[in-house]
Amino acid sequence: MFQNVAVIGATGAVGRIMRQLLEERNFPAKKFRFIASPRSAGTKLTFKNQEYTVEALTRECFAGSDLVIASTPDDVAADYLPAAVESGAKVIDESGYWRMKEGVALVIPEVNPQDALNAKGIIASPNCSTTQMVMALKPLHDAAKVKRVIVSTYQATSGAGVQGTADLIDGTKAYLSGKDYKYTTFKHPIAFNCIPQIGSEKEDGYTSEELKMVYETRKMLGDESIQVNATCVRIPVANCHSETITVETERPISPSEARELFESFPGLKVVDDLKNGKYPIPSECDGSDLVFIGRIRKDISHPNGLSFWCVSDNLRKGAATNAVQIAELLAKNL
Ligand SMILES: NC(=O)C1=CN([C@@H]2O[C@H](COP(=O)(O)OP(=O)(O)OC[C@H]3O[C@@H](n4cnc5c(N)ncnc54)[C@H](OP(=O)(O)O)[C@@H]3O)[C@@H](O)[C@H]2O)C=CC1
Ligand SMILES: N[C@@H](CC(=O)OP(=O)(O)O)C(=O)O
Repeated sequence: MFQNVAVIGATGAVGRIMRQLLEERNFPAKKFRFIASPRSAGTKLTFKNQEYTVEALTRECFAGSDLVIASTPDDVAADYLPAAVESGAKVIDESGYWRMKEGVALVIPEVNPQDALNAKGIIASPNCSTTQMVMALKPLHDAAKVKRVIVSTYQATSGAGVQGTADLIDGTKAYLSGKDYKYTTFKHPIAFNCIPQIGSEKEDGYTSEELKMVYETRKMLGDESIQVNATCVRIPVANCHSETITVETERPISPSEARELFESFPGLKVVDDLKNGKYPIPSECDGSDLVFIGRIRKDISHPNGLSFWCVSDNLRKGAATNAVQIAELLAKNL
């Protein structure tokens, strides 16, 4: 059991769900601390019916904590987390900064738990769009080796943090009342719109979010030969990312075999009854820790192709749930 858990970024979109999860799952620890930027230091929050005061993040604040779970912007994770490792704590990070660094474990507990157990330093939790896709790819890869993936995402505004959600709500109110609204997280209005850019511009016309789906997938599946082509799009949905995924495998996988593979993989749930209009939708997946799959069908353009639809709560399995599951795995193996 961990003695003293420090939750960094406890006031953010992921941090809020993290607090809920630690409480809901009765995470075994003697003491919890909640840490954020100096802007939030001194504010009060309630956890397990007790009042806590938010502390400011400093390099010294890790002393005494044996588990640090961080959900801050990349630059903060880069600057502060080495001090957490030096203090001797196990460190789980949600940010994108450490994921692809040599020697850093990038972990989904259902996919590559051993990497967390073997980790020497920071354990990174993957990008939210990548997590739900890799959860779906893993059983297919184990059964028939995934060679190529074409994925398009429909990403919720909560992926851009607390301010992303505020932009959706306030921007929509302004749109409906004919007023101007200055968006802080998106380059274009998100109300009644969609934006085919998430993250910054990178090589060959791809964005940083799209390349995370390429490189993080290969790292977690331990296969550098997997080809991934991603297009990431922000849509005006508050929470839960959706994806269309088309997979080419070494041998054909029929829809019925795929359904069986998905159904027997932990953390996946199949909802697939097109005749009766049943498939995963964000409003029904919101608040769940599972990754939902539907619209499973043969890719009629390729003999070894399979297409499906995948929805998951980006703040839960895409972020906080995955990190807490890593922490639970570490706790069991202390
Ligand atoms: N949202 C999502 O779906 C996902 C997010 N992630 C990653 O998780 C991380 C957090 O994202 P999210 O919760 O959405 O972002 P938010 O903007 O909602 O929250 C950011 C958190 O970081 C804290 N913070 C910001 N600057 C500092 C600082 N200088 N020192 C200490 N704390 C600081 C904020 O504290 P304060 O409130 O005081 O400003 C807040 O608690 C990011 O790296 C993101 O990439 C990963 C997967 C999915
Ligand atoms: N970029 C994702 C969420 C996120 O924060 O991802 P990452 O941790 O890889 O930056 C989104 O906007 O939906």
